[in-house]
Amino acid sequence: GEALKTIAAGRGLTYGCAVFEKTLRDDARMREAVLREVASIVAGYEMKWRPTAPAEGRADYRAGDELLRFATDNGLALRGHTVVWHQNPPLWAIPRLHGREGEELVFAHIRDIMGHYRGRVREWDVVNEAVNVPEGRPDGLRRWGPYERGYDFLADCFRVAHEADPDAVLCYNDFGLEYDRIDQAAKRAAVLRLVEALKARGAPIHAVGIQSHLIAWYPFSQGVFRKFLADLAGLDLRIRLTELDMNERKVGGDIGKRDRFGASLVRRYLDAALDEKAVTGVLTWGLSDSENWLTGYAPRLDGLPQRSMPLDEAFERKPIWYALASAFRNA
Ligand SMILES: OC[C@H]1CNC[C@@H](O)[C@@H]1O[C@@H]1O[C@H](CO)[C@@H](O[C@@H]2O[C@H](CO)[C@@H](O[C@@H]3O[C@H](CO)[C@@H](O)[C@H](O)[C@H]3O)[C@H](O)[C@H]2O)[C@H](O)[C@H]1O
Repeated sequence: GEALKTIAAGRGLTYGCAVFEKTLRDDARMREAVLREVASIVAGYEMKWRPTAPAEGRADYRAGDELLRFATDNGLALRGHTVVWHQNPPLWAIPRLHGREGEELVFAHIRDIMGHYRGRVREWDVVNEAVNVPEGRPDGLRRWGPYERGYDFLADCFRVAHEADPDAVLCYNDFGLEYDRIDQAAKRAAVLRLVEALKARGAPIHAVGIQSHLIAWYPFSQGVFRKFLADLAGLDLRIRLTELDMNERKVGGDIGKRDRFGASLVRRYLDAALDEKAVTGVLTWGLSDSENWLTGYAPRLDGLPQRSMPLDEAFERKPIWYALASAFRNA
């Protein structure tokens, strides 16, 4: 039947997924499935600061360039992930990531990578996961060296990004924003304060990425989530669901029951999300369970692999694929 990218496009939505350059090169089934199903790809790791700056002053964009060639040759978009992130800074930079020098190292990286992909990567997660309320800062930001100046520094990151590529859509991306839990309510409020502060400083932020790493046993309220999306849209921000997958670590029963349950949660989530017209992009953090980070990160108690992606390890369409398809059709 129709592919997800076509069904999504029929509703003005872009469907994409995370990929790894090595897998696309080595696994013909993954390549085929990506070419069939998605309109946009994002690098799972290869375009982050550590792998792209192995030594000071020496950039390595080979893997990202390969992904860009694959995307361009096949009419796909390549989404940029991610520029400023407290995880995976280059080892050589870590001792110097504080104060003015720390800021300059970050700004230089923004200029380098966005300059290299200028006009070819149309959208970037400029800043990723900067909010962590439990760390106790009044602004809710992480206690990461470069974040010392808080909102002012992050505003500068978006300005430097805009200078590096004036045509790129600039995104703030984060996780833990989806569920009706006290910690996530506090995080939603902190992210709203952050984007309001960036807007108030005139920073060129265009979109927010809601990672959407769904968790099968967390409480989801369509009303609470719709309100958050409306608050973001009210700030004239576009919204993407950037890393959707289903953590079903604790879900028991046979495979059929697990898959149907996971798919029903994905559908309920998307029905709320796609009601918001500012949501124009949906990406899954993978496409097939043959390459599923959750199996390693959140192993099931029964030792079976997680079933988190639209396609199973044999690249067959799962109930999650059909949940995405019907949610897109009804958007
Ligand atoms: O954690 C899940 C999401 C959460 N949101 C942000 C998003 O960026 C994040 O994605 C995960 O982000 C993680 C950290 O960057 C990625 O993990 C990296 O994944 C890379 C590719 O597999 C690993 O790199 C390999 O590491 C090996 C051993 O060190 C080396 O031998 C390989 O050459 C190298 O490619 C990195 O160590 C490992 O840290 C995961 O694949 C990726 O799924």
